Amino acid sequence: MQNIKTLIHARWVIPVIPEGQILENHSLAIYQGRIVDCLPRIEAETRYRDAHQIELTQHALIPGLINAHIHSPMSLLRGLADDLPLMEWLEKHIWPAETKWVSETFVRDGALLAIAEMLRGGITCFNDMYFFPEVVAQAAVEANMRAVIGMIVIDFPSRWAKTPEDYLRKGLELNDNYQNHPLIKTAFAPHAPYTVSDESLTQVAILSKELNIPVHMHIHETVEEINRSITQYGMRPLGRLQRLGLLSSRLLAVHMTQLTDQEFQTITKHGIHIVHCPESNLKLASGFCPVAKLYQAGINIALGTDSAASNNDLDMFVEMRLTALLAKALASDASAIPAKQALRMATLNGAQALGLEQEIGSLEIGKIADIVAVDLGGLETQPLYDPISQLVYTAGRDKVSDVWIAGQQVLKRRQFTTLDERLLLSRTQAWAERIKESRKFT
Ligand SMILES: CSC[C@H]1O[C@@H](n2cnc3c(O)ncnc32)[C@H](O)[C@@H]1O
Ligand SMILES: [Zn+2]
Repeated sequence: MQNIKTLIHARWVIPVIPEGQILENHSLAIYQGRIVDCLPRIEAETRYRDAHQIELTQHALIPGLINAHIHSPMSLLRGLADDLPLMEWLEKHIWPAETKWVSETFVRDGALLAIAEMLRGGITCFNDMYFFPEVVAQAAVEANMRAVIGMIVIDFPSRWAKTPEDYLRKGLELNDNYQNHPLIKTAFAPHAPYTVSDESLTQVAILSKELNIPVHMHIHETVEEINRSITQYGMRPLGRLQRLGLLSSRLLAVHMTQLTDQEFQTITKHGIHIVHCPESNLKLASGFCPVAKLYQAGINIALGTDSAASNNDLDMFVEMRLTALLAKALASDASAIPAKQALRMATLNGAQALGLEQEIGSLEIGKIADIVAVDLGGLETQPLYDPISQLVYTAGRDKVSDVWIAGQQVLKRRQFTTLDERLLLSRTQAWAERIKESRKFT
């Protein structure tokens, strides 16, 4: 924790709250990991004369982006199986690959690769769902990255856990180990309605209420999921989850491409958060989440990348842009989800879904200093009439120059301060060689 104040002078500060606000030639003062002031540069220079000063004269400062759904270690499976629908992708390619390869070392190397990619793309917090979650948590802490780590539950055995009881016990142990940690929080993460039994889901519902911990789950991702549920349980997945007591404002429902009018009302009534993953939904041809309609109904929508194996990048700038563009096309309304709303979904709405909105998600005095600087001075982002429009419709993650998490600078002019990029690359290449080699014989 730094004991001297840092002062970042920026061309624009975009606090996200109030929505659409753009503060020109403003400065943020950071002290002991928090934002302690946000003021015009001229005033900052005299008020904080002794602070360590950072000049970002053509940059916009935004809150760190929040990736509300990812399986970080799957970055090592990027491009392994493309151009397939979800169930075939999972059952014929991804699950067999996971059975063969997933280990502590695989998870560590994959998570670090994902964390590096996310940091350089302005993501400061991710909500993860994967095997060996304690290894992902450890990787995040080493990188000084904020994460919500999933206490996974799934009805098939893995190298990490054998039975649903085993999954839950190990998850709760992780939760105990990270109580009051400054960077790591936990969430229950039952995989999906088609892989978790009524018994396990009931347990999750009870524990989530008792411990006040979010529940993170793939729900209504495809039509096939709905049909399987009707065949097996005589009802749609959301109805079944309601019967099992899982619907509440602690639930993060990921994907939600299949929704009836009645389900809209159920989501609103229970205050369920939706995590929209447009690029993964498009690539797996899963369907379209009706974001504009959900937004109008007052439902909180956060954004996620899903894994690098179904996306195939971890780029929240693309997710913001796709969110705004798809919403317009789907609603036949060019005014649906304007840029400022897409930015809010990628920041404050993510924080709200994870129950972290008092601490992160906007650049407000008192909040934790998770801050991203985006360089808007290059010709690709000129001329510039509206910095928020430029962030969502024009800029890419390559424009992210500097990143702070809890006041610590983790990216300095695109160089990592907590990670060894060459080591990450060599470990990734070693995995790719092993995986490629084994595929020659299948
Ligand atoms: C229990 S660990 C997470 C589990 O989820 C699988 N997964 C990755 N992407 C998706 C997706 O879009 N829908 C459903 N399941 C997915 C991953 O391969 C792990 O087995
Ligand atoms: Zn997923």
